[in-house]
Amino acid sequence: MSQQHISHSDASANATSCDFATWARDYSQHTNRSLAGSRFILTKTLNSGSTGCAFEQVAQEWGMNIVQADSPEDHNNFTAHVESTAVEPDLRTSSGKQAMDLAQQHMPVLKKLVDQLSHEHDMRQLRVAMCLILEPKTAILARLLVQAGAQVGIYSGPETLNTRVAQQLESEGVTVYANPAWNPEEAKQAALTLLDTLKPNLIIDDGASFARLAARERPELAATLIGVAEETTSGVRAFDAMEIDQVLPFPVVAVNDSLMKTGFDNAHGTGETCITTIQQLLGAHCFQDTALTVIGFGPVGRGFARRARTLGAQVTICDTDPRACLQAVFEGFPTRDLKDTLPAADMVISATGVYHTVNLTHMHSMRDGTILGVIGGMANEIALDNIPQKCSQMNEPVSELHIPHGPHLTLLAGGNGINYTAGGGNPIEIMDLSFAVQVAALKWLLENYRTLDKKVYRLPDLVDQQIALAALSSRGYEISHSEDNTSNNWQVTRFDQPNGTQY
Ligand SMILES: NC(=O)c1ccc[n+]([C@@H]2O[C@H](COP(=O)([O-])OP(=O)(O)OC[C@H]3O[C@@H](n4cnc5c(N)ncnc54)[C@H](O)[C@@H]3O)[C@@H](O)[C@H]2O)c1
Repeated sequence: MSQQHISHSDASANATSCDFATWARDYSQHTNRSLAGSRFILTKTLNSGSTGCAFEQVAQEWGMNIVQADSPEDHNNFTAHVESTAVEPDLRTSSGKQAMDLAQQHMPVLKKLVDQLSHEHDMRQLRVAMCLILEPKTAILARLLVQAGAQVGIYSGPETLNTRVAQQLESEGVTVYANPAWNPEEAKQAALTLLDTLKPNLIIDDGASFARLAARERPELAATLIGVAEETTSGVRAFDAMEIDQVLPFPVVAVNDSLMKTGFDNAHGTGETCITTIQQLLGAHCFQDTALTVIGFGPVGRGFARRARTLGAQVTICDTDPRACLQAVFEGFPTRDLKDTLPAADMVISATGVYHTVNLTHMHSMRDGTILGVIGGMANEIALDNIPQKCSQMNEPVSELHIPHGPHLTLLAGGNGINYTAGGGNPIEIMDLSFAVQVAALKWLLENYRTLDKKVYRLPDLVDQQIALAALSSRGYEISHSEDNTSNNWQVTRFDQPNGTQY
């Protein structure tokens, strides 16, 4: 069962007693472990009095399962006996091998899915090209596939590369195409070299750029490509559009659309790690009394907005879809037109994954010092391509953005996704689920490709359920079994009750 100890000293490493904001930032950024869905033991010190109560309430809002210190709850190899964040190695400064080994300890579901795949298929036939952020969790996906016998090549963009992990992966037999010094043309040539050298029969993509490059510049590869597994919302949108235009040259599995991906990665992990990364950049209490505009109320925007509110932000939601706005209203958030919120906003965060969500006119209407960032995933989600002379420090996690004839804004992570550019990315336990879905997608493609069309497919519900079961059991939880399940029996109506009961 995934359990961690929180003592009074943990929570107050640098802060006043029972300061959830500081504790959450330190724990999340230090370990890259998931707060949501994990079990935490709360010591009596922290749990007593009103401050302990407040900590517990906020923790539960963040999806943490809190148990008492003397609770008989199970301990298992997920249990991290963490008396303070300092006890666990800091993933940010660990060697590549140490970081990967730490991550792998908390990714049992992925391991189980790779084992299943390798029992049922000859892995030596697989040539898998991956285009993912290169950090410890993605490295475990590559490591496990290689250990099972597949040939794996990985491409990573210069802005999302952990060089220590890249070196470790290469030493384990993965071909890595990644270099932080590449310019855009060099990065593209490296991606093409990976395609030319590996000639992949499976692609794992994140954002659809790699597979679209293959479709455009190496169309001959489509003949031997079994299919593509796509990780994220914006990538699936691109493939859906290609299918509509009848130019999709291979089958695609929308990994993103599985509940076991979006319901955890987008809904929990992204919000959690974007909040704690912003705290890391701006201070643990940066959300307190902040007028925060969140643009986009999909799973990512919602997970972020809810957590920011618990830390004291006054959140306004802007979404172009009235259904999303109504959902926000039902969760207690005001909704407004974006242009009306901007002049008074202290912080503006885009969670849409849509090009030019924040355009130049929007930026002109902001005040000096407004903090601007992206938690979605699209290049130029903030229209930085419309600002020729941006600033000299664009690669810094926090930089000043000079809008021509307008305000000086504070830009986070150079306008790229905050959690993976300036932090460690989504938590380990969350990526365990997302990558389990990726492996399930590879297996499904291998078993079905002969009958597939050049379309975007969603995995069957049963696949999601099997992954959820594995995740539950690795944490020591159970599901309920119904012995007398009549839910699919259409013949039973209210009029067939023996005692005449109507309902
Ligand atoms: N940073 C990460 O680690 C991470 C993880 C998962 C997903 N993502 C990315 O986050 C983005 C959002 O994901 P999601 O699952 O919430 O997507 P979604 O499509 O479910 O939600 C996006 C919302 O934004 C709204 N929207 C679109 N354009 C808008 C505009 N111009 N103004 C206002 N609202 C607008 C849509 O109506 C929708 O409600 C995607 O690009 C996804 O790929 C990032």
